[in-house]
Amino acid sequence: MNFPSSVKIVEVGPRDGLQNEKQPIAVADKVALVNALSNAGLKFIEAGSFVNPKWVPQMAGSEEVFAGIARKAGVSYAALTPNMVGFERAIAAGADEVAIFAAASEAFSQKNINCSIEESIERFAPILTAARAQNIPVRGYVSCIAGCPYEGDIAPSKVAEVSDILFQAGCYEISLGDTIGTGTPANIERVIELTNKKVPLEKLALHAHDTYGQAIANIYRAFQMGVSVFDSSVAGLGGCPYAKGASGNVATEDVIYLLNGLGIAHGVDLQAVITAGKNICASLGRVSQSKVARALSSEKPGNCT
Ligand SMILES: CC(C)(COP(=O)([O-])OP(=O)([O-])OC[C@H]1O[C@@H](n2cnc3c(N)ncnc32)[C@H](O)[C@@H]1OP(=O)([O-])[O-])[C@@H](O)C(=O)NCCC(=O)NCCSC(=O)C[C@@](C)(O)CC(=O)[O-]
Repeated sequence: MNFPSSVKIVEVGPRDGLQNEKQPIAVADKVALVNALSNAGLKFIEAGSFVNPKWVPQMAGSEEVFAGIARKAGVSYAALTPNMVGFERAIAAGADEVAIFAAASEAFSQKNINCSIEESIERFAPILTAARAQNIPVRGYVSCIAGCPYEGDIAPSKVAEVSDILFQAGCYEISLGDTIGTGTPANIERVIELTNKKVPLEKLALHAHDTYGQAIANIYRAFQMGVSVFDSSVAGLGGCPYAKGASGNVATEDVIYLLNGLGIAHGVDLQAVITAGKNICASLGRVSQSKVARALSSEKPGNCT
């Protein structure tokens, strides 16, 4: 099988993972998580989000998170920015790169960022201009690539269309978000095929959620097709506040285990990520959603009594 020879893992736990938590999370816990992930060898970490704190209260302390982290050379600390207010906050906080986020579903766009897809593209334009002037890379998300919590199935052609617009506008990478995890290898394949007619494969990422247990299968299929960038979240933390029922992102530990099995270089210390996951789960009082972390942490592997 001709897989890409290396892989980029984008760790979204501190942002996508924590944004959906119900209980307050101390800035110190967020900072410790980001530091543990960079120490584990992760090179791209979404450390926060500069959205309206009234919409997503868990991301309100993102300035403090960026101020508190121990920056590691060679690590890119990214932030989500929905508009120019968010972009300016992110730059002031010292984000190395930003991400804008559109959707392939009109209803999701309205619920998530309070505007239509077209209006969102207009809002992103000044971010792209300002980012270019300041040499800040901009990543583009397209949510609901397989299904939408409000509209149901989404046409792959719509995903290709929105991806094309973001790529043409200057995003260096397009992350295809299976927001509610309804995708299966067959429809993820179709989405990638069509989107690849507009955006080169090496500029595409898959952002898989594991709601239906399909995330690793979807990543494997995308990887077979030549996609080499995968978003994941330590301990499988996450969900989306505007996608009811969306469970966590695919766990970083599970992606690393898959890559180890395939003999693909990734530069990340699995055990260190498991420890980072254990610590944040202890702070949150929740159980890791990573099957690999759970299997490797159990005292008697394979014992199912
Ligand atoms: C986009 C907005 C801001 C529009 O929200 P809006 O209410 O339409 O904004 P507005 O421009 O009308 O402004 C209203 C107020 O918000 C303030 N405001 C405006 N912008 C900001 C900002 N950046 N930071 C701080 N404050 C801000 C603004 O200053 C004003 O304050 P006021 O005058 O009333 O005092 C809002 O809808 C929002 O913040 N949405 C964020 C939703 C969100 O974060 N969703 C989760 C992330 S997306 C996701 O998880 C999917 C993804 C990426 O992971 C991929 C996948 O899985 O699919």
